[in-house]
Amino acid sequence: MEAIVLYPIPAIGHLISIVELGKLILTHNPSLTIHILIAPAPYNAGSTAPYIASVSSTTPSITFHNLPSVTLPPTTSPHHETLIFELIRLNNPNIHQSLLSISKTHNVKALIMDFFCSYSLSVASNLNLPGYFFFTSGAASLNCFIYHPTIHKNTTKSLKDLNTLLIVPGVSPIPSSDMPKPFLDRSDKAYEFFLDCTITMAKSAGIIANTFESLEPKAIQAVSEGLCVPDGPTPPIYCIGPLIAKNNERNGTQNEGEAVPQCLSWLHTQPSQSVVFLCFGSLGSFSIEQLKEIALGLEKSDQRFLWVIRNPPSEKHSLAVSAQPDPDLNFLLPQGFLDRTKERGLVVKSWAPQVAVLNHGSVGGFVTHCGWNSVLEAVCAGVPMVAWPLYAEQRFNRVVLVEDLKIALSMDESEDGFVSASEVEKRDRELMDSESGNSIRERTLAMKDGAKAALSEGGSSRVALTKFVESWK
Ligand SMILES: O=c1ccn([C@@H]2O[C@H](COP(=O)(O)OP(=O)(O)O[C@H]3O[C@H](CO)[C@@H](O)[C@H](O)[C@H]3O)[C@@H](O)[C@H]2O)c(=O)[nH]1
Repeated sequence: MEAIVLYPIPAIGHLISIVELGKLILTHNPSLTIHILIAPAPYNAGSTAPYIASVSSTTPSITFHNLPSVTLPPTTSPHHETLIFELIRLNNPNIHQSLLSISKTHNVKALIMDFFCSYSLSVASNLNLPGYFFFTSGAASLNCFIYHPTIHKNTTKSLKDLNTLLIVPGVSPIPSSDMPKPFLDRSDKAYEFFLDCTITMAKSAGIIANTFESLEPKAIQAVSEGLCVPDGPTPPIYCIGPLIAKNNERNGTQNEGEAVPQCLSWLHTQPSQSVVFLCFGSLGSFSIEQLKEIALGLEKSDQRFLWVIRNPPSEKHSLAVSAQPDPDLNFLLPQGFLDRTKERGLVVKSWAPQVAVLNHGSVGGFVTHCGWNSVLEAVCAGVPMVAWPLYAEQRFNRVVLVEDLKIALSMDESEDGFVSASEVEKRDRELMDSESGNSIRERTLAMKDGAKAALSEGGSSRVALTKFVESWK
């Protein structure tokens, strides 16, 4: 029996889309089996267990294999990505072993790895397997990634000391400070890991990206024409998205026992397109001062809101593998806030079923940290955004969403990253009721139609998927 092996990183924001890729491959090749290798999470990046259990029970052709745990060396790098790279590097013997063991009963056709798993491309090569990377973010950031070795070669300075606009093929000029934090300092271990990763990506059998032609035409054209790897060949690029979690999939809800989560029942009672949804991905959290400021802004805005709150980051909890305790809302929010806004607002602790929320008719806008899954989920639901980036490539995504795609407004912060209550109030109002709100809503709806067309028979993503499948057959 033929099989494909997927190797995601153990973070919900990366897992869902690669599993969806596996399901998509299955719909076109139902006789295949999909094997997914799961490494133990080195930090808490959102609960994956309920999602994995749900997929296992609904899709028998997908089997999850848990890899043994490895001991990570101590690190002084402030970036959590360093832990992921270490985990992947140390897991190579386990990946090799798993591939051998699956090969005993299956004809393994390809290994598809999350782009963070660049160290494992050598394992695929050693076994004569084509190794592909799955890029979980958009084409603009893909271009930036595989162009990064060129940026590195063209200067001896760290980006943090450059204060310049970076020109990446197919992408609007990006302030160097908007690059992901691990790319800013050459002396950091995370920088070294990413440089190695971005060089290795270009050596793969192909890169599959979670985006679609009509969303990012300029960026996709530039990378496909080879402009982002000027000194060597570019592997084939397959834009097969949008791949997002299904509406009814349980992706890590806090209230697993509830038939209908409370926030959805609450949304049923709200007028059409009246609610602003605020949610910041699997890792996003704010200081107490910032939480209180957001609350003041929401209160002044007079808009309806549904707000997911997580505990502020702390030494103790920020990278802990175990689940965090629920936030204490009375402590974190201004006194009386919940009571004063109870007619038009709901605060949810830690986690909400985001896809279902975004697709609820009462939701009219989304304040997001710009994680790419959240962006695609908003596009597919036709909900315009306010972009409030927090970590990873999200500042970069904000530039793309606001400047290039024009489907989001920018939440502007002060130099130290703090966002004032008046900015929250202003952007909320703008998103929900002004001219600019309407124009980004119309563009988002057009992108929603574009996403549907890309995924339908003869659409660009379907064509790309067929080409990808033919490449390993
Ligand atoms: O309360 C919550 C919070 C999150 N989610 C889901 O969790 C996923 C979060 O993914 P994403 O929006 O991409 O954010 P991150 O988890 O932060 O994702 C990481 O991975 C993405 C893909 O590479 C990057 O774009 C991000 O910057 C990076 O932080 C989405 O499917 C959300 O629907 C929920 O369902 N409920």
